[in-house]
Amino acid sequence: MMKFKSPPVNSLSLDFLTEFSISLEKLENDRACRGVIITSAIPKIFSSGLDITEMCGKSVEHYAEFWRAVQEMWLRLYGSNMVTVAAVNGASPAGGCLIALSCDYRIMAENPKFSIGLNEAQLGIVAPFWFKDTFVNVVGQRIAERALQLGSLYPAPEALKLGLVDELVPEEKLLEKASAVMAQWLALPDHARQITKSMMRKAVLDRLVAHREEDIKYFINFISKESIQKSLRMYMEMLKKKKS
Ligand SMILES: CCCCCCCC/C=C\C=C\CC(=O)SCCNC(=O)CCNC(=O)[C@H](O)C(C)(C)COP(=O)(O)OP(=O)(O)OC[C@H]1O[C@@H](n2cnc3c(N)ncnc32)[C@H](O)[C@@H]1OP(=O)(O)O
Repeated sequence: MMKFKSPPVNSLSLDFLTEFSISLEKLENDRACRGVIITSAIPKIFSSGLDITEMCGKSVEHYAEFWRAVQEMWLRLYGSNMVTVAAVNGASPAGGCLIALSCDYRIMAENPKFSIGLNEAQLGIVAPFWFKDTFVNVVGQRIAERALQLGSLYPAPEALKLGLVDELVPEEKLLEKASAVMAQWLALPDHARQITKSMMRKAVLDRLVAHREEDIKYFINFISKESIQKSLRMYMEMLKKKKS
């Protein structure tokens, strides 16, 4: 089991992403490890998504390093040979949602206050093509088109209806259920399951691998625009004001 613990809200900073990727690599190379349950140690928060401060007022070199780390995390998780189960025990916007979507199975706590989705459009930014591809592979084209254009965050019951998560359980039963699902998936021979998983995900993974440097350039170009920087600053201010 991997438990995110980066207070206050498990934002995906460069350090967090690097550590996450290294941990995934270690587990991947450990023949005794056939599956991983991903959850959070922070109450009410799975992950608040990419750390916005990493994308504000930084150098081009920093943006490149950060984006490469985001790509690396996704390539490792989405392309993992292990069985991956997300036990979503709190809010899961944007990059947090991407992590859940990249797993093989998603179980969410049945709390309508917890929401999940790719809300990038609400921040005035665009979900990259591989976030979009991952989303489409889970919920299908029509639901993804609407959800991404509106940048919708869905409360747990709605997320279940759309197929964004596979099931809801009472919060106290989340890890028990995740373990049961893991046991069910691990009962199959690894080889057949791994080849099938790879067959289903290969096209989407290959697309980023083939365009990785181009994608970094797009990101830098996009995030460096003054209008985008302004949107992100205003969003951060709004988050801070919400408290007071
Ligand atoms: C042409 C094509 C080009 C393509 C280019 C591609 C470009 C793509 C670029 C970017 C993609 C980004 C994807 C993302 O993941 S962006 C992040 C989106 N995340 C969010 O919108 C979530 C924002 N946060 C929240 O909604 C809440 O914080 C929540 C997670 C629900 C928790 O709420 P609560 O418990 O009430 O906590 P607070 O809101 O008070 O937050 C506590 C402190 O944490 C700070 N915070 C929150 N989220 C983030 C974040 N994502 N990054 C950095 N910091 C964050 C918040 O400001 C509080 O700070 P402080 O205590 O100092 O006030």
